[in-house]
Amino acid sequence: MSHKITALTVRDVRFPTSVEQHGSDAMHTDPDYSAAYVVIHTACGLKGFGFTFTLGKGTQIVVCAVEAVATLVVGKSLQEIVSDFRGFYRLLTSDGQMRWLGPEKGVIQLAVAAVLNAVWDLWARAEGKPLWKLLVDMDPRQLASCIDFRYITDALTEEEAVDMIVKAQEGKQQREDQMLKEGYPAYTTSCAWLGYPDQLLRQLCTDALKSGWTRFKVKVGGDLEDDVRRCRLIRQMIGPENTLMIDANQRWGVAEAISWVSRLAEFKPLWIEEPTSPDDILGHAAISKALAPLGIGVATGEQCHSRVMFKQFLQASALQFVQIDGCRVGSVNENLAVLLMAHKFQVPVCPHAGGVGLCELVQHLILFDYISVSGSLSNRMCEYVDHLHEHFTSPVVIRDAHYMPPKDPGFSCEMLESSVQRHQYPEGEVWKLNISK
Ligand SMILES: C[C@H](O)[C@@H](O)[C@@H](O)[C@H](O)C(=O)O
Ligand SMILES: [Mg+2]
Repeated sequence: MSHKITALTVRDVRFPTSVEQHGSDAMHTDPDYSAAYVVIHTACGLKGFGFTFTLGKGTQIVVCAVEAVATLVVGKSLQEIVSDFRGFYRLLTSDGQMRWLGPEKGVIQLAVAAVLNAVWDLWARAEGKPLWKLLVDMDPRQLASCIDFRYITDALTEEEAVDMIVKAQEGKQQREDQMLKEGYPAYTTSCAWLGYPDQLLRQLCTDALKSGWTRFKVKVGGDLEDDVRRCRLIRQMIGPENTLMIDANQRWGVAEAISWVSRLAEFKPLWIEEPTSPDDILGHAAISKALAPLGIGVATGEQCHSRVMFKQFLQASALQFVQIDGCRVGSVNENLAVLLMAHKFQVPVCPHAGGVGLCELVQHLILFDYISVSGSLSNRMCEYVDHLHEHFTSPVVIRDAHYMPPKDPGFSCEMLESSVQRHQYPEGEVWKLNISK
């Protein structure tokens, strides 16, 4: 079946998470987790669902960008798209007029991510497989053919990519069986958002320990003395054996990052995440170098907007943990490039998740990474945040602090229609009641 695409719809869906400070950090003090939510309709009735993640205001701008990109999609068939996926990615990202808005960054790339996520969802549904399995079963050449290698061949060529995937075929079946049995290791960020009072932090940390969590991320960067107190509290609660990470969400300049994190070194964080501007590659390199003797790595990627940026971070040894995101770069196509480059540079990938639906999406990519690319779990874990899963038709399944591989066909992007309607901005019931927003 060719699955001709007859329409693409996009809606502005927002959840009022800021009310209780869920998701708050040093730079985003009042995030309303939101999505530009896309549905692709086909002539045969099959649908593809996708989205990109936003923080509330501004979602309407992404919706406009999706509408602009949609003109390049409607009328094509799924077959046509996936038989030349690299060409289709180029079509979306290289339109002679629209690329001026990016290129391959900002609002236009978020829109491309939403649309391509829906196309991948449609493809996986058409094949009757969860997305991770579609990728795992795909021929290495076909996988590589989805990637646009423009601007990255100085770090990774198509031939090298194919060779790497071919090499990783060994042991693939065992790794898939292992994932189906044990799942992929996760860490939690749910205990320590910046806006949470200490009492709540204590409560959530106690609950998380009881549920088997062993890796915890704490938001820092607001006030140094608060950070010292909060990190001490968490470290005391989790003990010396469990893992602690800290996340500053771009709060500091380079020198300030080094001195602030040095002050928190006594709590033995594994990494400092986004210490400075997400675009400052050499700044991250300087911070990495300064913190290495303290045993603290630098993690970044949730606002790293393209494979070209990731390439440079890797080339400059500017990060020790690659944090891919399911919605920031150009969907699976661009993330495949990032996973392969990270493998070549031997830097572990620890995906960013949380928000609304980011866990649902990125679990597919990290499962693929383990089974078909890296074959390693060393120093690796996927972020987990315990919010808003109830709005999805195939929510993530966490068992003993591990992501259990999704079984339903698709990319786990579909939201319950009732949730979309209630949270649509500004006409949904939730927002009508919340006029002050
Ligand atoms: C505004 C958001 O909640 C961010 O704070 C969040 O994505 C965070 O950076 C994370 O790593 O989970
Ligand atoms: Mg972060």
